[in-house]
Amino acid sequence: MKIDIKKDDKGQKYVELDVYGYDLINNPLLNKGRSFSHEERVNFKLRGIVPPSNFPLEEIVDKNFQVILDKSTDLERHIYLRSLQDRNETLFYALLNKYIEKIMPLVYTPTVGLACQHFGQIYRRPRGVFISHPNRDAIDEILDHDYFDGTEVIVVSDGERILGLGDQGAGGMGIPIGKLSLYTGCAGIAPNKTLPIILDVGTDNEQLLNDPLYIGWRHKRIRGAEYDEFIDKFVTAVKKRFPKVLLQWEDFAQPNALKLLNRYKNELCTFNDDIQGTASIVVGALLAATIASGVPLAKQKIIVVGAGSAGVGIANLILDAMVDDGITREDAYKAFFMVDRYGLITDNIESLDFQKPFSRKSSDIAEWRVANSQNINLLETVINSGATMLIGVSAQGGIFTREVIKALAKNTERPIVFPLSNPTEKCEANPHDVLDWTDAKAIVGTGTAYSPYETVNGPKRIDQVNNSYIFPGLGLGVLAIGATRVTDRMFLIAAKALAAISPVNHNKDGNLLPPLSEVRNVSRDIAIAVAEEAIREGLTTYGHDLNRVEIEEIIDDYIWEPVYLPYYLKK
Ligand SMILES: NC(=O)C1=CN([C@@H]2O[C@H](COP(=O)(O)OP(=O)(O)OC[C@H]3O[C@@H](n4cnc5c(N)ncnc54)[C@H](O)[C@@H]3O)[C@@H](O)[C@H]2O)C=CC1
Ligand SMILES: CC(=O)C(=O)O
Ligand SMILES: [Mg+2]
Repeated sequence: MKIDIKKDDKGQKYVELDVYGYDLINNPLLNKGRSFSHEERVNFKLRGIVPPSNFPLEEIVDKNFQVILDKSTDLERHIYLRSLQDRNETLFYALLNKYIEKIMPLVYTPTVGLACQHFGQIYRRPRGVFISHPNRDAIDEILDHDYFDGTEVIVVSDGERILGLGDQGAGGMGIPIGKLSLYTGCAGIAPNKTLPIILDVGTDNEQLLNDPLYIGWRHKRIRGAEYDEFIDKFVTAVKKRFPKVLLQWEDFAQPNALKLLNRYKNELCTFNDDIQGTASIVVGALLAATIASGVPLAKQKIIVVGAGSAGVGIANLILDAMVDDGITREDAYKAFFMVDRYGLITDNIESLDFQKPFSRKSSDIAEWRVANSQNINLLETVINSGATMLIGVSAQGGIFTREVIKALAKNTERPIVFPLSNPTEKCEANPHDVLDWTDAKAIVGTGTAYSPYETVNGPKRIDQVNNSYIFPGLGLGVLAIGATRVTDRMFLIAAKALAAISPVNHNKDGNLLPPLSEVRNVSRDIAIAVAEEAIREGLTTYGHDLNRVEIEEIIDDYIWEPVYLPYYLKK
């Protein structure tokens, strides 16, 4: 819904409303629980339906945090948090902001994976939009509700590749909800501006099809022309209803992810987070890691394990970063080795598609000592390539074995190891093991949150190399400055902005990424850099004469804080 936040003469923000009684307290965007003032209770007909006691927000935040700690499983904590969000968004986000390190893993990876798998059982209240294929001719009507009037950013999934958990059908809705929570929690995009959408095109997950509580359309996935037509109808309806919206594609399976991005990237303001957001966080963390390791980008040799959407997106953006550093594109390609399920990708493989530029020429590896040159495994690739870095986006838990990591550590003093697959059980290696196997020499980052690693100098945080460090800030910049498109260059700029504030700039043994407790500042820095880039590329109505201070003001003005603003009657 549209919520018009105004400022009085003294700069104090307030909201004017003509919503009363149950309509007010049942609206999670407006509800203040037990914290309505006396005046508000009188003006908005709340006396008697809100208990007479009045608690400040801060106190309620701490009480709720204690309730969450007392629960016995993370899924129960997730259920509680989601129902809190559906009841009172300001309170939910105040809690997320204050205790982000503890709350984020409960609303996002790893727990959100479990929530998607159990979506039918834990479903309580509607949130966002389910666009099912049988309703394909009613999309305009579905998006028409006044409640969606304020929408500025959509995260959409079709549920086919939820984290590394595969097809979760309509249960994949947990991901758009979780990602949008981070737009608000990590960057301050107002919750009324966010809309999660699941495109319910069926599921090929037999367990879900046989689950009496399955929430979606009980049908095999539609594919081919039928699927494409449906997506086209969806995009057409979105453009009509929300012409300026930022549309984020999330967790689509490989055959669709890049195809859809390429089809729509010049039609509206859109990006694919798994391809582009992931690439950006990896480049940001890698640039920081080169400071820690002392081995510059030009000297890194990189194995990407899992040549899918994320893997190829990552390789392409690292390549752009190398070219930006003055390396020729041709030389930059030589730094990469892609390993997929059938081993090292070489020009012997006929079915290559978007991976092709990264395939190795058979002649280049003719001297390699391998058991079968038609199927060169990861260990052989590590040994023969002299790799200095290993990136895992394969969704194959544990494939960075002790042997693989030990071999990598023989190639370089400080190997960079990023096992990025989510959730926890799909992670290519436990970061604590990687550190143990390398006498803590490895520079490690994982996709999912892990507990700190104990060192003689005390606990060291494990960096969470997850696109959640990028997309909220990028979205903030794009939305605040009114950019009409999201470009590849913006992701490189975002990565560099992140690397610029890495703790390693002050301490070579420090973390690659700032702690989550600082993520809102990180997002703000990324937003400023992205907004500047949008202006440079002529993608906004702002002119080149806008200076940095003015850009900062625009962004700060756009940021929403989870506080209870005073409500006054609409005149
Ligand atoms: N940390 C982060 O921010 C992000 C992490 N991811 C994670 O990356 C994983 C992959 O995501 P996508 O690239 O979108 O999926 P995808 O399905 O497009 O790609 C996965 C690739 O891994 C390959 N693969 C399967 N078994 C393999 C094996 N044994 N060895 C090597 N490769 C193998 C597949 O053939 C496929 O090409 C997921 O687990 C996801 O959670 C994805 C996006 C962001
Ligand atoms: C983090 C993320 O986007 C994924 O695992 O798919
Ligand atoms: Mg994703």
